[in-house]
Amino acid sequence: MQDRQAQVSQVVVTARQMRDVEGRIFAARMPVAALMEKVAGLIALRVQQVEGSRVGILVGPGHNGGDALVVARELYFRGYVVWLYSPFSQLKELTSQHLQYAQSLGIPCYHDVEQLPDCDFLIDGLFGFGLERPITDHIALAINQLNQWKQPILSIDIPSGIHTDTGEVLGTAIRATHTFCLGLWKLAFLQDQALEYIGKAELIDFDIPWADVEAVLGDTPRIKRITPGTVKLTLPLPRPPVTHKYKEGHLLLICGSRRYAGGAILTALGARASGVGMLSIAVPESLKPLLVSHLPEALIIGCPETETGAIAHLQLPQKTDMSSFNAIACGPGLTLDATPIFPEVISSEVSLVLDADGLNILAQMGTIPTLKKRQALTVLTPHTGEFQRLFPDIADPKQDRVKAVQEAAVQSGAVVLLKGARTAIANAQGAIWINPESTPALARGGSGDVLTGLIGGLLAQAATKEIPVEDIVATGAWWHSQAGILAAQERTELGVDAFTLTQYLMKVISQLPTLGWG
Ligand SMILES: NC(=O)C1=CN([C@@H]2O[C@H](COP(=O)(O)OP(=O)(O)OC[C@H]3O[C@@H](n4cnc5c(N)ncnc54)[C@H](O)[C@@H]3O)[C@@H](O)[C@H]2O)[C@@H](O)CC1
Ligand SMILES: [K+]
Repeated sequence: MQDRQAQVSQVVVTARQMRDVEGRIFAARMPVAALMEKVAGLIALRVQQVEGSRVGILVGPGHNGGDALVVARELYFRGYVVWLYSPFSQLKELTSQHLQYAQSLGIPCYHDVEQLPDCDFLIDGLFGFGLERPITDHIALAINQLNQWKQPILSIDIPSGIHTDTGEVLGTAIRATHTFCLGLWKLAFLQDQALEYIGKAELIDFDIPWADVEAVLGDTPRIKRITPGTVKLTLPLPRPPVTHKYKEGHLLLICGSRRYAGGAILTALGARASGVGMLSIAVPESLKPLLVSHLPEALIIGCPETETGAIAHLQLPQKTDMSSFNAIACGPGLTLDATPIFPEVISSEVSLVLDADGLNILAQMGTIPTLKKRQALTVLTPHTGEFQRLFPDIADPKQDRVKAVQEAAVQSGAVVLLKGARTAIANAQGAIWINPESTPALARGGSGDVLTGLIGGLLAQAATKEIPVEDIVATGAWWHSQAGILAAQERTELGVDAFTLTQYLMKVISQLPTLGWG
């Protein structure tokens, strides 16, 4: 049984699910006003840790505005100078009562945003979760104006104007510096397009009974945040005291060309960092000396090459065939000239990771439907461009990345990992894993190659254990981004080239106890 904090940290809800959870709490006779008081009390406590004592509070018509007014009242009693911006004439009953009481205390209230005096920070309680209609007219103008101000903005629950599920901007939205997400993580916090509006995200846990979460989501939530807790169950650690190299997984990498030799090295270094027992690397013959010099421990398989320096066909060592390996990772640096090797790769009965040119070849050959016939699982790791080439009939993934990756997995029968600031992974049953933390330092050539090797190495090691492939892919995504975060902390965001990244992978594992591992 995991502790509550670990359980809550993995859960992600849609607006509808949040509404259902909330409905159960109210149906069990928790008074709405009492819950608002409790939640806003927690927000007020958190806000008191922020520097500054002059606060502008933006009050909307619903319960997000109600929360904001309770915060305003609490700050007022703690000695803060508080001003309200309350542009709506019609307020929900509870919100209206809080406004009347705030005004009775003498807290000034303005209808026009320009009337707000200069303050240290702003609290955004205009709209909360579940907003669906675009923001228009004078409220939109006010938000645009507020976004120009220099003060930090702390949003309650979600930046006003952001769609809770897709993360899209509904007309306009508050660009918050901090957002206090209430109760459970809403999906928008894991959608790339919302990130620049959310700022630093924090969860305020207000003791939603776990039974209510389970009743709404079922035992296994369909959307999961990847956390150290998830990863702990998957990493091939500790190793059994008695083992040998083939027991710790044998990975075959198929990668590289004369034009893209570096991609093969980086993929292999990612695989090396996974700890895989045995690494074989198929490359064009002319790359063999280069690979040997970088990875003396690996078995380098030089393959006949095309005139352009791509692998012409796979030439595995004697007594070896595809079934000799526990996993295959194929794609980085291949070029499209390696297309002829594909039927053999796809028909292998081994877990297969396809990336980069592996995906481009797949798209060109139109072989996505054949993936469903594979005996073993396939993992596709596209970035947005590759995704669009592979799944041209799925709506633009930028609009709703989570829905897009889910559709792609169902359509292909593969585990699909869509790369991004919040990398999303889906399986053919429609379950989703999202990596909640990353760094723009990873937006750099070669960093995807490292991920391919890492995931391949983890898959090979897990081959004899009954760990779901999706969990392994999720672990790879998490490990990769944590290495980026650690490297960026030590070397700045500009100092994380792909080779350096491979050296930080091990550091993440050795620092796991400080990342909430224990
Ligand atoms: N879910 C929970 O368990 C809790 C929720 N609380 C707060 O309640 C919030 C949700 O409250 P509400 O459901 O009242 O939602 P909002 O506070 O967003 O208010 C919704 C109201 O805004 C108006 N509106 C909607 N779209 C508009 C548009 N485009 N332009 C102008 N007006 C528009 C409508 O009149 C609607 O009734 C949460 O985000 C949170 O802050 C907390 O008070 C307590 C616990
Ligand atoms: K808000």
